[in-house]
Amino acid sequence: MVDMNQLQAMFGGTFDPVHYGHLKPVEALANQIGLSRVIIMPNNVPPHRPQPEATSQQRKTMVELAIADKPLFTLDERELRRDAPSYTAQTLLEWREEQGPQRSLAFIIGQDSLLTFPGWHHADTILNHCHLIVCRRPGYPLTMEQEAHQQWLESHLTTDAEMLHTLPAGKIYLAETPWFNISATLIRERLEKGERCDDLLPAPVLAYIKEQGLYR
Ligand SMILES: Nc1ncnc2c1ncn2[C@@H]1O[C@H](COP(=O)(O)OP(=O)(O)OP(=O)(O)O)[C@@H](O)[C@H]1O
Ligand SMILES: O=C(O)c1ccc[n+]([C@@H]2O[C@H](COP(=O)([O-])O)[C@@H](O)[C@H]2O)c1
Repeated sequence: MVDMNQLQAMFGGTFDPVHYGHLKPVEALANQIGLSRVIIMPNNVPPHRPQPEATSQQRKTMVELAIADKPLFTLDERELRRDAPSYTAQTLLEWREEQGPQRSLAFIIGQDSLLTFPGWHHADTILNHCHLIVCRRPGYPLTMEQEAHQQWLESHLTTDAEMLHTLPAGKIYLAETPWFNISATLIRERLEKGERCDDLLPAPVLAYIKEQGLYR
């Protein structure tokens, strides 16, 4: 008998700002594969992109506002406490240490992140310590650009969600989550132009953005 509540899942991001393209696919995923909790984790110093417009404190507050009425999500502040680049490999090493070798762990990403994943800092270490669950995102292919990366992907793929619960790490699962054509970049651009974003992110997050004078 598989313990469907055993799998722990973490969803990392820059969240500048957090939006429905983050929240809704993960909520759908949780229903599909039986997750009772998702740990949402803003980074402090994104290792791979320019420093965000909002401060870490502001990005954390926006995540708190976004999940206030969503018991599925709990906030993890571990990367916010580190001043060094927020390498996922380091975070996963710490998390694995805390959870022990048997616990099934997963890191949730969008399709765009899968494409860059082989270039992440110590990518092999990450996959040694967790599964990758990939949410659909419009505008990105589901195949890797380089043949070697495609072979790597295929060697880790599973279509059996139960394996995520029974194995501790090492599988990549392409989840059939709904598509949301939303990005934080789009939201920042629309806000800069004074355009409405009501249907792109939760109202309390939008109110906070206005109150703080962000993305103008
Ligand atoms: N619309 C979306 N659908 C599915 N996954 C998404 C979507 N937007 C973001 N993600 C995923 O959420 C994680 C965090 O993304 P991030 O905070 O960088 O948001 P973003 O909208 O891509 O931001 P930006 O436009 O600033 O690059 C990443 O793994 C990313 O792939
Ligand atoms: O560790 C890395 O090398 C690395 C490279 C790119 C992205 N990440 C992490 O992947 C998550 C999604 O990244 P982003 O930029 O799409 O928000 C977030 O937690 C990042 O810190 C991590």
